[in-house]
Amino acid sequence: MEQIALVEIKNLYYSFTEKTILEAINLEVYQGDYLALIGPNGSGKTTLLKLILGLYKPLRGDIKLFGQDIGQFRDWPRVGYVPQKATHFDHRFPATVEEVVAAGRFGRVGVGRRLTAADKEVVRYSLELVGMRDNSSALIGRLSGGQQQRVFIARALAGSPELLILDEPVVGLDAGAQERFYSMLSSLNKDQNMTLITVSHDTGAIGAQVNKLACINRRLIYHGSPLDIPAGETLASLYGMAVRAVSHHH
Ligand SMILES: Nc1ncnc2c1ncn2[C@@H]1O[C@H](COP(=O)(O)OP(=O)(O)OP(=O)(O)O)[C@@H](O)[C@H]1O
Repeated sequence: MEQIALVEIKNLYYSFTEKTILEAINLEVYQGDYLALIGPNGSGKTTLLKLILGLYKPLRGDIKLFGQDIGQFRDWPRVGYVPQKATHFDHRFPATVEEVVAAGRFGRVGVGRRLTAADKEVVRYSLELVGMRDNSSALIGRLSGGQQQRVFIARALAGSPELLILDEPVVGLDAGAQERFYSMLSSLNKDQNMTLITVSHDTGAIGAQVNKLACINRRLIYHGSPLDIPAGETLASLYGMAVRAVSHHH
């Protein structure tokens, strides 16, 4: 049986006023995929994520989520989203880690409803998956940027999404924290079979972990496995970035 794509984009165009931001984009994401969206500043990565999330409407072309046209799609709890710069809480912010993550469960149970014991177990499990269970009673604002970012992932996971979309999750983290963060994402993908789409600037580190790469610069320059990038030279020159490094990771 043919697998249904979780995300299927056909001939997508988008522009802000006169300026074309995305052109003729075709992209598919399947269950279990870990896709990195890479490209220079201003190349349209965040815009593409926002189109997938239904926050912008395509100028032309089609987007399907879980096999359904995005205009009809209502099953948003199936999609988790961690926006850019979700972190940086003031250190006095009066919520604990557990409360922040529990807030992510309300997308499933309905705001104003009580969380059942099973919901609370999902919250605890989400914290465990990102390695933050021991910090559940800490105030969110007292954590490091990397720890806060993990909590935001846990909040998205608490909604039991089937697809998790992250926009530049490691910005502002030091090299060690970035590496730990990527290995956490990788284990979410491999051990939990979570489908991931993440925006990244860092082609080297992420290229070693993902099974699919989409290089965007208004158009889709490359879409496929990081291991199948041809000689690399062309991509590198198209981009002016070190895409070639990706193909040397195994
Ligand atoms: N709301 C908006 N109105 C008008 N132009 C916008 C808007 N949002 C983004 N743009 C423009 O669209 C282009 C693509 O922006 P986008 O944020 O998608 O790029 P990006 O690849 O995510 O960049 P970065 O890596 O810097 O985050 C940029 O030229 C940006 O200036």
